[in-house]
Amino acid sequence: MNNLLALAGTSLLNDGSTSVQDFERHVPGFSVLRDFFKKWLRLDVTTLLTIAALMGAASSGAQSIQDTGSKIYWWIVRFLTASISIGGSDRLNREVLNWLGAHVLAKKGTRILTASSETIRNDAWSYRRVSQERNDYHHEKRMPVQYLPTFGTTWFIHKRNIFMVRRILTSSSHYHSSWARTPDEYAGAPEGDEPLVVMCLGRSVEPIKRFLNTCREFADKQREAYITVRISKRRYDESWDMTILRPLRPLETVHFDQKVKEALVADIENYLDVNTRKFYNRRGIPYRRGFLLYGPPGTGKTSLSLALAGRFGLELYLLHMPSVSDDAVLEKLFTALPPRCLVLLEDIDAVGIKRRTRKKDDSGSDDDSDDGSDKEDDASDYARGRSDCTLSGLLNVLDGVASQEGRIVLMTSNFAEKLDKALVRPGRVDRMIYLGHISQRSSELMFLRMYGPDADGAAPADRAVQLPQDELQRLALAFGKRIPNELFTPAQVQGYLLNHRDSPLDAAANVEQWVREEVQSIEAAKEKEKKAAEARKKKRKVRKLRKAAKLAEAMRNYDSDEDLEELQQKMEEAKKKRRRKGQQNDAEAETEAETKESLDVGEDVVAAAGDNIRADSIDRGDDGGSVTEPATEKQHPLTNGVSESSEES
Ligand SMILES: Nc1ncnc2c1ncn2[C@@H]1O[C@H](COP(=O)(O)OP(=O)(O)OP(=O)(O)O)[C@@H](O)[C@H]1O
Repeated sequence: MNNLLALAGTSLLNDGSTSVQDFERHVPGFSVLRDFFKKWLRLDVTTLLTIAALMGAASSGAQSIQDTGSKIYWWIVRFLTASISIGGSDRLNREVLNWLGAHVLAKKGTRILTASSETIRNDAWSYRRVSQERNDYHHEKRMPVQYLPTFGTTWFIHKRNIFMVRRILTSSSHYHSSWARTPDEYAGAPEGDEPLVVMCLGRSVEPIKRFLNTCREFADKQREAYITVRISKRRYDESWDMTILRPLRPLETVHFDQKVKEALVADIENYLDVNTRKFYNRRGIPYRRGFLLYGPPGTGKTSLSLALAGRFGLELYLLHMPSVSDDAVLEKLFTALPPRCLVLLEDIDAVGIKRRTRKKDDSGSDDDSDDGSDKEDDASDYARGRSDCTLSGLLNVLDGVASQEGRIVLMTSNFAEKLDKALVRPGRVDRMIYLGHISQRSSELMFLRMYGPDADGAAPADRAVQLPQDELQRLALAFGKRIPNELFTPAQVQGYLLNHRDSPLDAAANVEQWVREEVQSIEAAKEKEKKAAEARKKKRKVRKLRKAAKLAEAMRNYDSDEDLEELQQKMEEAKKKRRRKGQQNDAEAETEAETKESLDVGEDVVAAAGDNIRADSIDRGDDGGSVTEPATEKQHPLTNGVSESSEES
């Protein structure tokens, strides 16, 4: 066939005159075929073959030019450039792309770009559902479109060096591209996690390093007005894979005790000082600092953390403890922390990190007779949802052998009194900061902040009233005085002021009425809570009495020392069994507490009964009989007790 095409090519060049005989010689029966085509189809086969031959030659010529071109390209890349590769998930990757976006693409008028706005994950394509048009596309709350380089190479000159940044296709998009034989740039949109190769003409990597620093500085500058909050997106994620930029929040906008605030700032300033690090290192003290911010909800724990991150220019790594799946994930996240940062562990009380068993001495005494808040609190823990992180897992990341040094850990809790002592000991929590209800002075400051001019002196356009400063001061003072001291949370007062955002006059005029209503609803809530607590207490008492009575009833049938010993032994065994079971999971731990309580009661009764037996003065059939349902047949007391408590659990 190749011979045939070559011959066709020669024939075209020789004007077709001499070549028919040549064809005849190489391809027997050619003249018959030619006559057939000529007669019946009116086509000249020789010409057709010649054109096909020329096209083939052109294509293979182009191919070989392309091959030579790419050989030259790789030869240049290999011998005349230096390069640095950056992984797809590295932050530097994004920073380089951002720099390119701002400095190269915008100026050069690049023709081929990639655009990204927001990722939508819905099942509109699912065959089962009818796709739904999103109606928020036309609103201004859409994410701005971001343009970045696509795959392939972007060339530019930076500080008199020629750079090339190549965005490498990931395997999935590569498959489609090679299949369709489409150039990289058109093959598919980058997913955002493609590696980059930064190349520079020349044989030194120094210009690239300088360029990468430029990209980082540019990113830092862009972030200056923001706090970078890094979070772990999904429950089983082991990386800080989501970055949110939050506007800086000045520390002055978080109102709480001024002295405490100053001490806290001084503490962190001192900790971050270079000399402090040396001091710690020389003395072999782990260089870590931990703070616990505690207080009722809405008192500014999260706001303070954000403000501190902004004040010290640190990135905030935020971890909502109930959403951390287990210790291994927690450890991986801590291992991935940079040396200097703020870590915010939110709601550490709401996860299963308390000791599994409550020590008797923790409660101080038999607290059965008090309001039972412990158990109710535990129940509310379940309602809030615990993560599978354990206390030891948390302690390990805070100051275990593997824990990193240099970071500041802020923990927040609404129930600091419930935290394990091991967690709040110095070294893990070095300072506890209470953020409580708002004072009159803070209410006044909040009023001023809400209605005062902005930091740049400009009055926000959407405000109807902009009062003179002295008038505002006067109103703020009056407002503060009308807010009861330390009764409302700052969030409550802020909420009220936001409802009167356009008019400080209205806010000041209506505050008395609002306070009255709020106080009423607080009192109503308190009353409700009191009643609920009483009902719980009553229920617990009845339950306890029933158990005690059942045991007492059982004791009446066992009046020898041997019986008593057997009873005690069996109770002990049941107790151990239940404890083992109780350690298996949190829910069972709760059961254990319940059972333990019943056994404690049982033990007391047994002990008392034992004394009575020994003293031969057991009083049968009075008290116990009056509260116990009569035992119809002789039952083993332990069986009775066990089934009772496990049913309840
Ligand atoms: N001390 C405060 N000073 C100024 N604003 C506050 C203060 N406390 C709360 N706020 C405001 O109330 C809202 C809720 O505050 P924030 O989330 O910081 O409270 P929190 O104590 O972390 O609450 P939770 O315990 O429920 O997480 C925020 O909008 C914040 O601006």
